[in-house]
Amino acid sequence: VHSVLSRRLLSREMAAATAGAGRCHLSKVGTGRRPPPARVRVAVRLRPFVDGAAGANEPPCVRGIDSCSLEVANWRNYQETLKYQFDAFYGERSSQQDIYAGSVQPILRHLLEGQNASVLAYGPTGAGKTHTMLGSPEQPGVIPRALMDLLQLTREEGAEGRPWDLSVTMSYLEIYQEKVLDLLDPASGDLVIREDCRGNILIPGLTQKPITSFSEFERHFLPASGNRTVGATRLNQRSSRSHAVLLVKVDQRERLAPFRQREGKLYLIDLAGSEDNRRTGNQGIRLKESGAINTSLFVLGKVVDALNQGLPRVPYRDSKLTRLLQDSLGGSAHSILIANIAPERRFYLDTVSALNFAARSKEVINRPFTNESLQLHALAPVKLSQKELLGPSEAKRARGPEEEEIGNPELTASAASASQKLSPLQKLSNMDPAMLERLLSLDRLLGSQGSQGTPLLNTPKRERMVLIKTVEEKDLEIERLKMKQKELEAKVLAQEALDPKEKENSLTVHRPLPRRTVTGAKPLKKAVVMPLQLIQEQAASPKTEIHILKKRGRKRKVESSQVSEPVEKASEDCWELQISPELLAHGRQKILDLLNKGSARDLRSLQRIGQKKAQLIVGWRELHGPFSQVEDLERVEGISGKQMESFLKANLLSLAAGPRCGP
Ligand SMILES: Nc1ncnc2c1ncn2[C@@H]1O[C@H](COP(=O)(O)OP(=O)(O)OP(=O)(O)O)[C@@H](O)[C@H]1O
Repeated sequence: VHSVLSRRLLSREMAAATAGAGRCHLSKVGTGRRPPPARVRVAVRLRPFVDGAAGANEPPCVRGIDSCSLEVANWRNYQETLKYQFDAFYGERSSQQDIYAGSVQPILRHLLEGQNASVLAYGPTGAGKTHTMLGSPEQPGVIPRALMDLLQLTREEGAEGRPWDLSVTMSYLEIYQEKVLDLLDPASGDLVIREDCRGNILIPGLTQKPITSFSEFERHFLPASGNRTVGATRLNQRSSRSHAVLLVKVDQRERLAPFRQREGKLYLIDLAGSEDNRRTGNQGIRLKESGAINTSLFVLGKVVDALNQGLPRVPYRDSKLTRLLQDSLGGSAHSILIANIAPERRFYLDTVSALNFAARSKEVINRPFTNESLQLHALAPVKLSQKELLGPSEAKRARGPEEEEIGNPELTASAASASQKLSPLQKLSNMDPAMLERLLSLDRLLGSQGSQGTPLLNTPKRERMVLIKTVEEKDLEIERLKMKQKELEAKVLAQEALDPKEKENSLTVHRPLPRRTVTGAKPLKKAVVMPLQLIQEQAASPKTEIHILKKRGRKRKVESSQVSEPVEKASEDCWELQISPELLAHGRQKILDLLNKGSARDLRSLQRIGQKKAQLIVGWRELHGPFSQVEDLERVEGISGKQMESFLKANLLSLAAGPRCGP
């Protein structure tokens, strides 16, 4: 890992390059149009002979023909050569800037159109993948160059007065021995890869750091690169033992109506090299690593073949690497594969195999689309458009001077027409906040799936009708839930009527709890959960207070600030606890806060939540938005109603007793 990426050199080179034809232009494509399919582009880079390495005095086994083709000696017949043609060929004299400007820089603009892009460095071990992607302080590679350019572009595009507000985040992970590890949070363990119903690949729980400048990027990236697994083999002193994936997300929010938002993802991937263990001399752990590397690269080859042959099943799930690349190969990204090869004869077979893989990859077709959605926070402006519903003149009066000053006829017209089209949606502003939250989640879900957005504004009637129907269905669902709650409350009350003693216990706060006799040595903990109505009544009552039952030897005392004499009763080796409704509600709120705001690691601090469940929860939250109540947990795929209940029981006590948040 290089300690410092030479920023000055980079800026100078890039300034020179952007002055030329390689400049990244931000051409906006119509988001409604279905973009044309894009073939995976393939470039081959031949590294020079490395000083002092074996075979440095031999003639090279690869020769460039022109900027797109090369030839390799045919070992079966030395009179012949094998010829290959690619989108670009970079010979041993090519610079880092040549590769970046020629093959990588042109795809960056797609990120600002809300589309995905990926760059993969592929090739045998020691052929120069890490050099191409990361480089050295003197020769910075694709990653620092792309980041510097991208941050510059987002600054320009997101400048004040421009229509979009832009933000950039980064995540960095490695796939090591089929485990997905967060390099920005190495303690987080193996992460799961998920796919939403539109085929977008997500890694719930993966750290995302916002970055606004190159130095901020370096601050996260350099130490994280130090966490990457490298080791010495006979062919490379610093061989990457894992596939490293840098994910950069560009989020865009439109500043004016219709407040669209877009997300573009850039994957920069330094694959581990394919290895022939007879030559690497790998043993022990290196051999095991090599097995995992070769298997995932083999599956990558199978995926490419299946895509080329149009097979119905593409084996993406056969390895973590291909699962992660699912939306980059045969998926939604503009992809470029840089196949790195070495000139030495001892690499001959690896070189031919890498070139064959590269040749197959260039047949793969992707279908990039724009990830655009409508920001439902824009409901505030929707309310504003209600003002406009008062009539054009009142609306004009209601609008602030700034809005009048906008002066963009297109935008003004679209906002006005949007407000007219919105009339069936007036009830959105009167909507129950919980339901609004669900709609927001729905919008986020559609947004994350790359849909053209929830059609609230500027959209055809049919789509608006679909949305209204969804709203009505949600209304019905809420009604159903309310009925169910009433039924449950009635049931509980009826039960208590049958057992007046029980009722007394839950309503009278000054009496000790009825004790249960337990013969075992294990202490019994009991939380009395009351129906909602009772909780509300008690919460409203000034007499409400907390009961604490202390275990004192074989005697038990019940203390209460309003009980003049403590009540003593003979006790077994057990204790019971009744929590006041206020505390229960407090505990619930704390659980809910954790569920909505906690990281996967925070969630693991809860009882009955392990690594897998924590990731499931974070994943659900990313797809559906925040949980509105703790019971929503059972809606998470993989968590049953029973598990939710036992989770609640296990956590309510400890969290209710914890320090209070809020007033
Ligand atoms: N274009 C190049 N110019 C100069 N040196 C290079 C070039 N490409 C690679 N090298 C050097 O070759 C050696 C191996 O390169 P690198 O570590 O990038 O290979 P790799 O393909 O990433 O290997 P592995 O898969 O084992 O990690 C390094 O010392 C690197 O500096």
